[in-house]
Amino acid sequence: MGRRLVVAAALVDDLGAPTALLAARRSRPVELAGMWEFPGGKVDPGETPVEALHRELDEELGVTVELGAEVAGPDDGGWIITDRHVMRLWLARVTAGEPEPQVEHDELRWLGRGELMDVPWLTGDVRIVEHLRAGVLAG
Ligand SMILES: Nc1nc2c([nH]c(=O)n2[C@H]2C[C@H](O)[C@@H](COP(=O)(O)OP(=O)(O)OP(=O)(O)O)O2)c(=O)[nH]1
Repeated sequence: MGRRLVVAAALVDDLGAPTALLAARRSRPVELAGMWEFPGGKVDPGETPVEALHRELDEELGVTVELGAEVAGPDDGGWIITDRHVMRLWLARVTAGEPEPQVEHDELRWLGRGELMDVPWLTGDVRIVEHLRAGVLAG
């Protein structure tokens, strides 16, 4: 069986010259609680990945976003994050609403380039954050 597709956003302050990234701390399930991630979730049957991403960001943060470029990964364009999940990630900017944790998260934090490793990211996300620090975030 293949891995389940997860879609997520690297929310940044500015799509053209990003200097800060929004990290979200998971409040559930208990095995993941306290670890930080890119907001997003699984694509439901009948949804396109982009539709799923807009739905998840509305549900999880209460925001509308404009998507920027996809942050392509080494695994057929995606990023293998667990034994059971592969993630596709897009840069995104908030266009309406103020991000607030809803049920999936209990804290949000904007991280500058030098602060990216100040929070404990989910294991599968670490190399993605390093990729963003090396090539995407300015500063
Ligand atoms: N959303 C998200 N999930 C991640 C990241 N990194 C990572 O390993 N994961 C894992 C955690 C979960 O096992 C899986 C995604 O599941 P999820 O719980 O976010 O998906 P969902 O919102 O659709 O949840 P559910 O309806 O199944 O409860 O991928 C990440 O940066 N963002």
